[in-house]
Amino acid sequence: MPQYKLTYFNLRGRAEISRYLFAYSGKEYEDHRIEAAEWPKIKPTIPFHKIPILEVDGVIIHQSLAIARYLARESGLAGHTPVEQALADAIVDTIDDFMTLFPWAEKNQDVRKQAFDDILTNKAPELLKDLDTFLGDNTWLVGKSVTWADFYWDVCSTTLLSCKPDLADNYPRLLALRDRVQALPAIAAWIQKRPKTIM
Ligand SMILES: N[C@@H](CCC(=O)N[C@@H](CS)C(=O)NCC(=O)O)C(=O)O
Repeated sequence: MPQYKLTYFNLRGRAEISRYLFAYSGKEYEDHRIEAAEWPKIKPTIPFHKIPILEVDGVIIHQSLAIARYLARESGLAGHTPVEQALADAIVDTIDDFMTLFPWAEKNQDVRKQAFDDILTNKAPELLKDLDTFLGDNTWLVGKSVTWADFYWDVCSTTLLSCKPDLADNYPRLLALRDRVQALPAIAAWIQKRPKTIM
């Protein structure tokens, strides 16, 4: 079994999808969380200077979705056919396109709040409607079993709902999908034990 070390801030953020994948697969890993104050010293030492990174036996992989896709493939959660894999990738990218609209690093709280309110009020409905249509009455977003696309929906919607709790009230099927992901025993155990962080 390779030695895995996942480095990120003490946040769910862009590392949580990989933490879900580790939890689900039962693979041991080091969940290395750095303090914001340490970051300026660490940043120059990291290839491409962004986190998360995953070290696999010392090899450094960057980009959160490349890391997660690698872990999903290793654990049979990337989709069972090339078409399912492409669909799972597409759903993850669609959710990620939306998540990257938010000015996460904005320091001015008024500017930040205004931008968040605008995106949650005016842009989220289209994403939710499209995801709901895509899911339909299926149990999982892609294929007949859970994939990392379902995990990504749960991880990202947890953050979105923490900003606007009634965001998905009109989409009971999307909320039920969250419940199904969170009821998977390994995910339920992880959610129970993970550090409580704002994002
Ligand atoms: N597309 C990259 C984005 C990585 C990224 O922007 N990471 C942020 C934290 S979420 C970071 O390293 N910020 C510190 C900095 O830029 O100095 C990914 O998904 O990994």
